[in-house]
Amino acid sequence: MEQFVVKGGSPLNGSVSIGGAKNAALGILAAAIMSDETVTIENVPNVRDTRVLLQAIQGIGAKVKYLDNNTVEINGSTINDVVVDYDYIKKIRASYYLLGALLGKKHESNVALPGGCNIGSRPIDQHLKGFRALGAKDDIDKGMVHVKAEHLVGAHIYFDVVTVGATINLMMAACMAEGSTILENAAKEPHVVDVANFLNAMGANIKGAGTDVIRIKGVESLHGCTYSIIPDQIEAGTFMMAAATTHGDITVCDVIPKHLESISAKLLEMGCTIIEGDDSVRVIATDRTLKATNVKTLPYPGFPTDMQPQMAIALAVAEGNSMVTESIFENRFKYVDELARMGAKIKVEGNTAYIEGIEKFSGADVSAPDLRAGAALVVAALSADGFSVIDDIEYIQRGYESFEKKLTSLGGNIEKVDNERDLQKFKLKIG
Ligand SMILES: CC(=O)N[C@H]1[C@@H](OP(=O)(O)OP(=O)(O)OC[C@H]2O[C@@H](n3ccc(=O)[nH]c3=O)[C@H](O)[C@@H]2O)O[C@H](CO)[C@@H](O)[C@@H]1O
Ligand SMILES: C=C(OP(=O)(O)O)C(=O)O
Repeated sequence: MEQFVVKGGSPLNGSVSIGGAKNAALGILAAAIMSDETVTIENVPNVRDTRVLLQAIQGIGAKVKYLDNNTVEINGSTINDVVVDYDYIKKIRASYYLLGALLGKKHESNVALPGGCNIGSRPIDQHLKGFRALGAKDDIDKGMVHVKAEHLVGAHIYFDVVTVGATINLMMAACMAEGSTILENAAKEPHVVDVANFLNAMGANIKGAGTDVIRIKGVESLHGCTYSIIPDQIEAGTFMMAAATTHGDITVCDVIPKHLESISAKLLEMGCTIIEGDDSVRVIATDRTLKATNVKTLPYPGFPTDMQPQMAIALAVAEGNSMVTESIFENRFKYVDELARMGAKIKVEGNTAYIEGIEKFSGADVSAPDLRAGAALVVAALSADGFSVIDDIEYIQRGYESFEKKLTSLGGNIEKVDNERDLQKFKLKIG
């Protein structure tokens, strides 16, 4: 079982290059199977979730070729199956994108119910409501979701909640439906826009992505293209919070600063200096006391729920009392008990965490309860006095490529180990 062992206490300094966005990649890799021509996708993060999705895509007959430099080639012309019942696919959220992609391409899809991080109840009613509006029938049996349509016809769909997954799924299915579809109350996240841009690059006709009304005109077929995925807003935000929490100075490079504005704004309120470049953001938190503030997670352009644990960790070592309100997922505070082992003073009531800032974390053995909370605990450990061991790091590997290598390059003392001897060796080496 792999673990991270960390010796904390030193500021993280330097530059780090941010990879492609996991949550855009998952939509784009699934959408790529809709073309019968070869699609080349660049800047694909090499993380567990993308690898699992690509294996599932191969499992239904598509050709997948891994090229150098995070580039993947997909050809969906050989798909010969609409049943995706692959063990690992159940564990990832984005398996649901194969519902929309296969429904669009083959008018039928049978996919294991999606998993993903256990951060609250994660229904797919809005996805199914949308597919039904396009003329599909659905049923759920023995953990499999089955959708099928004789004929897909455009429709006017109003989402009851702002949902990233359903917005992307419906864009995919609707671009192969006859006539026009309007998606109202659509999600506006950068990865929604990226998937729309990708589909358009394959010949789809989607307008309005990035606003809450998306208009799609169905096309007969999608062609091949070469497309580069946008930088990962959440990976970048995690390193920005690492600069703040460790009182360091980090420049996140190869990013779109606009996507990071809600995060930069909170760091400014906390007393950090932010310097924006064309494709970089520098966060300076050296030699200063962080200030408390309040934050509430909201759909884009609000503060992202996927940054909530990293934000809370920075606030846990800020001076004064802060409040963090989670308004998207009801079970995203599981890291609070783990953080208490490191000395944090946080009380959760309903969907709000009340944080009383402490001066410094102390190292402890903790377990990652999910992807982002796991990454946040690593950041806490890097700022803590002494050694920490982080268990269950497979969650973190779902979404961060070379996490420990990037942190090491910024001066962090962190190593991935898989046995007690290596763990002790690291402790002896670092001292
Ligand atoms: C693979 C991926 O991209 N995952 C992201 C995606 O998850 P995911 O697509 O699952 O999240 P959604 O945006 O769909 O969920 C937002 C809210 O809508 C609710 N809801 C959603 C669908 C539905 O059919 N019915 C319903 O009630 C959810 O319970 C949640 O409260 O967006 C989340 C919100 O930005 C992020 O935290 C996840 O990292
Ligand atoms: C919650 C996340 O992912 P998923 O929706 O795939 O569980 C995330 O990326 O933070």
